[in-house]
Amino acid sequence: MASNVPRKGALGYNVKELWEAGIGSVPTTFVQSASAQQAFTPHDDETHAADSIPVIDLSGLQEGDPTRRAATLAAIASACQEWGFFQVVNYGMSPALVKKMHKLGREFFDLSTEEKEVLAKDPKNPVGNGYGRQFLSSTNSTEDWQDVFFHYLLPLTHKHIDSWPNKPIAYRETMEEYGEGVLKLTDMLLDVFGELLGLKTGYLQETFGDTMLNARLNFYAACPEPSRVLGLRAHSDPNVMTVLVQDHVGGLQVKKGQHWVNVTPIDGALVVNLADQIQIVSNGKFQSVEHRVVTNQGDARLSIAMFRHASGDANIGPAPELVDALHPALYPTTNYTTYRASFHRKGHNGKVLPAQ
Ligand SMILES: O=C(O)CCC(=O)C(=O)O
Ligand SMILES: [Fe+2]
Repeated sequence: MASNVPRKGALGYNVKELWEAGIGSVPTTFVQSASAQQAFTPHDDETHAADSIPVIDLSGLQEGDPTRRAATLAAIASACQEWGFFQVVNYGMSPALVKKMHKLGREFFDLSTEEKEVLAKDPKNPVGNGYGRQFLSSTNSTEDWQDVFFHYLLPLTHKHIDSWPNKPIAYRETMEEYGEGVLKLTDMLLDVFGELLGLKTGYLQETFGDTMLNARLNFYAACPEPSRVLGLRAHSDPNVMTVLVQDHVGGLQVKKGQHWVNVTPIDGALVVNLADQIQIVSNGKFQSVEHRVVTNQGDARLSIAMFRHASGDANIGPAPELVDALHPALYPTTNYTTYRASFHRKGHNGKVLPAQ
């Protein structure tokens, strides 16, 4: 390793600084095990180019054309059953707002480390607001090649807007507006999921309770050794559903059978993924799918993930309407705070749902 490797600070390594120092090889904490390296080649889906995650035009749900609505619902149902991931266009928010949000997030990461560290995360608290790294204290496994900013939007008791970036200046108000848009979009999708699962109107919202919403800005610096390092190790999200803005760089991959398929960037689209609580409540009809992020030597990438969670006191299990003699409950009913705590103990180490 070159001698100019920036030292690990109180917040751990900073991947942007490592890249900017021009290192030729990464610190060993980022190197995947030999077996994991065999299992991934960046962009290895070239042989599976026919597979791509569905792109759904949500305007088909709003217009008064019943045939178009039925076709859109069928596309969402199939995406939820087969992929657990889809991209959406015409999602009820202006694409210009989404782009502005992404640009502001990127400008935050362009600040100096000192400026970003004014809002540093407590490295011991994986769910505290601020700038830093994920899962530093929870596992001693390989680290992800990313720096993050994490903050809550809801509940208001967790929001602490003073801990959100205030540089660039428009960050806070733009994030509030974008967060409202994501909330509306996910409300609408929850109604659609309930309808597709044959549940009573409002069942999902009642089960999940008061919404918890938080954002994580994932900054993936370019990486000198992309064949040995992951931007984000494979995981499924523990929450209800996640809405993601990515840029043109690419790197997000979704597991389909034994293969990893790229989520090809589409200008102006949002990526939606179902998370574990939807798989549980649907008794396995809908999938929360494993995904990961690969690195590259060319460009840095920023994604903004907005996580819609259940309320901490919600108890979530398979909906009774979806359980019968032929379809026994596949998962136990679990308190959401307990579920989330076990995810944070595990870190990004694959997908593990508790079995009944
Ligand atoms: O950066 C991405 O594309 C994916 C991020 C992600 O999976 C997450 O933040 O949970
Ligand atoms: Fe994720």
